[in-house]
Amino acid sequence: MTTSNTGSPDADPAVREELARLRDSIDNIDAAVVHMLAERFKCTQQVGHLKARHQLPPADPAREARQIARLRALAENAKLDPAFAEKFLNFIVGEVIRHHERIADEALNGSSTGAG
Ligand SMILES: C=C(O[C@@H]1C=C(C(=O)O)C=C[C@H]1O)C(=O)O
Repeated sequence: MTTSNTGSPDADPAVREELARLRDSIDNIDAAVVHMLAERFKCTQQVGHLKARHQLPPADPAREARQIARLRALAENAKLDPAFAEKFLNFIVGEVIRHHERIADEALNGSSTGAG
């Protein structure tokens, strides 16, 4: 049990109010992140189908290097840790590449039914 849980019922009401206000903003930001990611994945799915149709490789390391450099600079300006921004982008891009590999595989071998 921690003594620093300001969400506990016995916390100062002003503190609880400030925590609730900040958490409302956090919830709004998290919702925006989810919506933005959903839109990004809609675009990358289309890129995956375009690449599969034209036999282009799922990953494009040169493009990724440019994105990392750009995002690191944006992060620095925004006072966000650039290493975190890079890790976050790499996490998303890794997932996108897995999608592209699956799309390419399905284009070559047909969709899997999960059987066998
Ligand atoms: C979306 C693409 O495919 C991959 C995924 C990327 C991304 O999620 O931004 C960037 C480069 C590629 O490795 C692309 O080539 O643009």
